Amino acid sequence: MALVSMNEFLPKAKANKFAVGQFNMNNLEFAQAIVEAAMELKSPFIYGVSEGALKYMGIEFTVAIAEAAAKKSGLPIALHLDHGSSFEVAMKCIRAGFSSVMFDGSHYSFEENIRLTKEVVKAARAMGVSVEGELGTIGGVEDDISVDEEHANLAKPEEAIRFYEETGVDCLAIAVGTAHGMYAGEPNIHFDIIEQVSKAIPVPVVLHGGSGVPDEMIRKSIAAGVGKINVNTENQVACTDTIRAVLNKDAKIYDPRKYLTPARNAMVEVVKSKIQLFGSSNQA
Ligand SMILES: O=C(O)C[C@@H](O)[C@H](O)C(=O)COP(=O)(O)O
Ligand SMILES: [Zn+2]
Repeated sequence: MALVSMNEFLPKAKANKFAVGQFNMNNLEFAQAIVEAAMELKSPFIYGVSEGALKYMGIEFTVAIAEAAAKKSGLPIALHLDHGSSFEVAMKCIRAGFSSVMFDGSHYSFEENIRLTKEVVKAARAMGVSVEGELGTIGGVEDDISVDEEHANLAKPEEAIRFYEETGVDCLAIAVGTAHGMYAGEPNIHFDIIEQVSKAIPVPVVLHGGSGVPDEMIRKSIAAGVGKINVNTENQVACTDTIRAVLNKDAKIYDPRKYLTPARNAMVEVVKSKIQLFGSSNQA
């Protein structure tokens, strides 16, 4: 199967109240772990790739790995630019074979965010590529850029609704109290904002900062209208903790397969638990 746009599964997710996971790809082992978990549970999923990860992996390798996963698995998989910062980077990804892009204009003024997002939607739609927009500022560290809690501001429902109406994005990330990275305590998620926005627009709300959110809050978010949830940090922690433990146990290891295999297995377990929690098993 070829890579698909998020519109292959997000409308169904919204209608049937489940969420599709965006799991970020940082290297080959992440990609393999994610598709292995999804194959076992017959789930659609999204490979998220940040600009930093793109620089690290190279755009050709990234697309080739995602296409290989789609072909091998037969699952509906979207390859999605995560937090794209410009029209140019979004177009570069689409030309290279991405089936979906996020334009994150949350650092611009509201009107400028609308204007720029509309341009991306117009170009992407002509090529059958789905688009995610973002409103409000999500806290935490994203791709090495840190936004402290003080500067993380929640999305205003009336603005989110107008943003959707003017841009026509396929899903909308709104800041509702989650943050990138791990939480010191528990997040304070504003379910009322999710519900108000979700009821007024036909596309799903996206929850960034999905790592470390307690299961009950995830279930409540999905019930309120979240249809896409992003997870990266929990896989990074599982991968690195496993490698650290293996090397601490045996300092003589030099074959990367000896520590990357258990690291990959640890990520399979993380992704499987998220797919089950999000309710996307058997939705492929
Ligand atoms: O940091 C990245 O490279 C990806 C994230 O921004 C992703 O979009 C996301 O929201 C993941 O959240 P987290 O796993 O809770 O950090
Ligand atoms: Zn994010």
